[in-house]
Amino acid sequence: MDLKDLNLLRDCCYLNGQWVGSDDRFPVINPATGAELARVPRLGGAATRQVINDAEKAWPAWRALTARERSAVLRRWYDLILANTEDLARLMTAEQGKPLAEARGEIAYAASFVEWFAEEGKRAYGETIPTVAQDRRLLVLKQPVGVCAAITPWNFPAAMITRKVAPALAAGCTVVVKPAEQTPLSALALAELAHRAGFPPGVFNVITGEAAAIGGELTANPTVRKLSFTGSTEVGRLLMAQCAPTLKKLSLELGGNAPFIVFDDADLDAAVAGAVAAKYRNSGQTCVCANRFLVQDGIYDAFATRLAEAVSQLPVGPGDEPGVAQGPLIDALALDKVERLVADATAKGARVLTGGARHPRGGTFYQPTVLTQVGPGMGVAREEIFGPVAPLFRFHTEAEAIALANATEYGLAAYFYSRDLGRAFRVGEALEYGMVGINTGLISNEVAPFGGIKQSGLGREGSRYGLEEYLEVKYLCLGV
Ligand SMILES: NC(=O)C1=CN([C@@H]2O[C@H](COP(=O)(O)OP(=O)(O)OC[C@H]3O[C@@H](n4cnc5c(N)ncnc54)[C@H](OP(=O)(O)O)[C@@H]3O)[C@@H](O)[C@H]2O)C=CC1
Ligand SMILES: O=C(O)CCCC(=O)O
Repeated sequence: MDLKDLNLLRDCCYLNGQWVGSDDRFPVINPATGAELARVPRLGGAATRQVINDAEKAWPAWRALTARERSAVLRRWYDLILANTEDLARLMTAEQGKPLAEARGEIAYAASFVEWFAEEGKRAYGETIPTVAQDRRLLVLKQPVGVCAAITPWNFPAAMITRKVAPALAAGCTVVVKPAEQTPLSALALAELAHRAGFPPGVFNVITGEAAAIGGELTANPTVRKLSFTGSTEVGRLLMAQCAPTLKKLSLELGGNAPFIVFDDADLDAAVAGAVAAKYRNSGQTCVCANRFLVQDGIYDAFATRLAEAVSQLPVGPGDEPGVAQGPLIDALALDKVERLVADATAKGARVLTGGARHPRGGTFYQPTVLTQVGPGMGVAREEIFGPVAPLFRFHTEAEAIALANATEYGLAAYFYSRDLGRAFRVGEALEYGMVGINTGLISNEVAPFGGIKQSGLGREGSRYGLEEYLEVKYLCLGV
């Protein structure tokens, strides 16, 4: 791989400040070419137990630092991430597939969490409560939770780590990260930069290997006080159950089924641009990606035609090829899922306006697709597509749109386009989702609370709410 700093390509785990290898390894594959990029350790339960102990030993000294002292280390990490943007982006594109421009954007996004929480950690304020008796004083302290675990997905290999780890470290916790098997290299490069930034051994750790064995230990071990997970709802449910015996704190950022509603009064140009951003970012492999387009009858045909025009012009190819806007899907399973959902929709009467098949480039490339005449009985109405397919449903009234949008067990992100201010409030309040984009297809940033309701998960990441997830509330009652 063409990196300026070859030391960012790490093939060992980062445990207690050391690079730890193993004879047992698994390959990391470039999804655009099928080429092997590296082989990383396949560690399991025993190594996880050891690193949890190391993180526990590191905790007292890390929590004893002032927030300002911890902030200084985080700030160095932030500077190093930004200074190495190009290499980190190239590593990410190689193992994940997203276009280089998107990978650069993700590195900036990942770094923004480190900068934000380096500052926000200084504001973990407690409070004093007006007393109930003259001889008592009532105080509230915020204290770090302890050793935390983070299990992260492949679709945002850097940002999903920093969004969890930065608030944890800023709050005074220590962390063990298990990245997805498809994208460990971004995680290990972040660990290399964390090492250079000067985090003490054991404060930040990255372990790769058997998901069930590592996850089993992270969830069962009583020393781990908190688990933060981003990934599928199915695995989220399993981890929640595994955390029950030791009653860990949990943040779960799980699947979505985001509606993208276009009302008749929408600005059509803006709605099409927003739809492309909300659907085709990362080739549709984002939990907040629009999954169902609900389009009002009067604008349906115009929106469908314009969206299909825009989508048919998205260049598809390896992420490091200049001008590419759509990379490959992560693996053959993802491709199978997208093919199955499109086949199901067309068999039940959906019409392909553009795309609808594998891309001639082969591998896991799939054509950016728009489907019309889509109905509620099709799989795309219920399942998270996680691919570049936009199914367009038709509706007539505002009430119908809200009912359709809410007819899912998920509740992560929703979007709608309308120029009616009253409708913006009515619909914004009625949508059962943790996040709502109104006249925009991009909602994520480090200062706003990211997270879902219903079966899309628990807790919030980013923003001041994201710091609270790593703090315990302690009440002191003082007799005077
Ligand atoms: N909310 C989101 O952002 C994401 C949603 N998804 C959804 O999930 C679908 C499947 O994607 P997939 O990658 O399989 O998602 P998973 O939920 O399986 O993977 C996410 C993370 O969980 C880990 N994991 C998997 N099984 C266990 C386990 N038993 N114990 C502990 N950790 C575990 C994975 O490790 P390993 O990689 O080693 O298996 C990975 O680090 C996608 O098609 C999409 O619909 C996927 C990714 C992100
Ligand atoms: O869970 C995901 O799919 C990553 C969220 C990307 C974002 O923060 O917008």
